[in-house]
Amino acid sequence: MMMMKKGDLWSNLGSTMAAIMFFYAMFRQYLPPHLQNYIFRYSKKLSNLMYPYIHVTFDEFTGERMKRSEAFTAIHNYLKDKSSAFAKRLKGDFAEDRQSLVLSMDYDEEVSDVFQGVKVWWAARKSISKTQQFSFYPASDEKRYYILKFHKRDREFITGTYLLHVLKQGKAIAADNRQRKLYSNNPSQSWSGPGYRSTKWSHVVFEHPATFDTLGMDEKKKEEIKKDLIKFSKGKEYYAKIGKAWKRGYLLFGPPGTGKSTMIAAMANFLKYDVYDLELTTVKNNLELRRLLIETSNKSIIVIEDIDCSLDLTGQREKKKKKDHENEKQMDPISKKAKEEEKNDSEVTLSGLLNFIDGLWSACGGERIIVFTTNYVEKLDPALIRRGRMDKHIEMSYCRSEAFKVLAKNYLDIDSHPLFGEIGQLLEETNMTPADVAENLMLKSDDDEEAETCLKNLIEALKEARKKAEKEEKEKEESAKEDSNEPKPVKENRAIH
Ligand SMILES: Nc1ncnc2c1ncn2[C@@H]1O[C@H](COP(=O)(O)OP(=O)(O)OP(=O)(O)O)[C@@H](O)[C@H]1O
Ligand SMILES: [Mg+2]
Repeated sequence: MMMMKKGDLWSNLGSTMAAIMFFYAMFRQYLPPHLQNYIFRYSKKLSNLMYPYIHVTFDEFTGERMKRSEAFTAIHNYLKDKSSAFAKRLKGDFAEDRQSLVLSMDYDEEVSDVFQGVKVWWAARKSISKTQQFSFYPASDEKRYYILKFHKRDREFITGTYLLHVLKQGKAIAADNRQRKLYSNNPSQSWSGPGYRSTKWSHVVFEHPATFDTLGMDEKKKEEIKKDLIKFSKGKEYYAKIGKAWKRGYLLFGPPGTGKSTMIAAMANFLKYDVYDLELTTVKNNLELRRLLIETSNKSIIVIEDIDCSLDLTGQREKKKKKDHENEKQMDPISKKAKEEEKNDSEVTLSGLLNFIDGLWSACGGERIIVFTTNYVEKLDPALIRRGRMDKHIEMSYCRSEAFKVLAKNYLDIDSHPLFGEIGQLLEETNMTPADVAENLMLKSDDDEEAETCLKNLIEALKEARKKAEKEEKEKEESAKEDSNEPKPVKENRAIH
């Protein structure tokens, strides 16, 4: 598509025209006025004829406040690949991850680009202000810019279609290369004043390796989720059209070790979103919750793990409630009323969370996914899981044969093996989590023989698990029988942990 071309005929003609104009300017005072006008008009016509190109400049900094221009950044990203492939003089720098190098075209270098059959030329330029004085520090009044050159017959296409394409592509490349972050909320005691965004959330670089390819689950289900995510991420116009906030809620449920957290990482990697891991137990009240959620950025997944435990206000909060109640009894009516009003905002409640998901948050930004996970879907408040609130319910289940094949490919790098049949059969009869299956597939050395040993170990583990499950089933049946024969007089009251 692209060709690098240095020095071209039109540029030379352009220079010739410039020389003619220069001589005209020097000697025009010796010419009569009517001749001056005549020469001026026709030389302009001639120059347009000989040099039919248009130049557009894109400065790095624009406006009164000298903000870095978004267009410049997008163009820079757009040209990166093209420059490194076709420019002859390049400059290199560290990428954002500081692990790799990125190359871009050097100043005064030019590359061409062809889009829908139309050719344009891009050049990188740098100018340094003449007033600059000698300094050991990098030039502060250095001006960097790109120049786009195209034929005047393509004006409409370039200004209408091509530049939009460049901006869109440039932004997409930036989003692709962006280093993503994993945020966790800090306890409110360590938040600084209201203006400090960064202290509410701490972040590290998000580098989880999970992808949908490495996630062991039913292929059809996986594809459905991927499709859903793509539809969501491309749905800006759609959500605006139907008048709904650009957000989507997922509820992931299933026993421990079935891949709920892994699925979240795979989603984040798939969409290239940041992840906000919201620990609700350190959030004191709905107000704090609101503040935290307001400070999440676009293109992010907000995760509340184990939602059944997070909103279960047991332990300290229960004790505090009791104590407060006793204190309130002794209060005068006015203080009591004030206390009651304050109480509405004094703890994280389900309604606080839901209000945010539904209302306030919707008004303050878009492109956010919220994911709740739980081991016990049946324990959740119906208000939380009703459709519309959580748009998609995804069950992460025990490992079956299809998920096993993905794990075998990941862990042992094998697509098939004579033992797969037996393992598939055992997995249908036994409930084993993908985490436990994966544990058995971990290679301890590079020995080729070991893959088979791993599979045999897995068969043993599965048989063992099946035996255990059968034994437990039997014991249950027997105790049920005993229960029905001689009912216990007092019911045992056990705490659930
Ligand atoms: N479906 C899966 N596909 C691939 N690997 C999995 C899957 N499920 C679990 N694993 C492996 O098991 C480990 C534990 O899984 P994960 O933390 O995602 O489970 P979880 O469902 O979030 O468990 P919990 O309910 O305890 O939080 C992961 O590190 C991953 O390697
Ligand atoms: Mg988890």
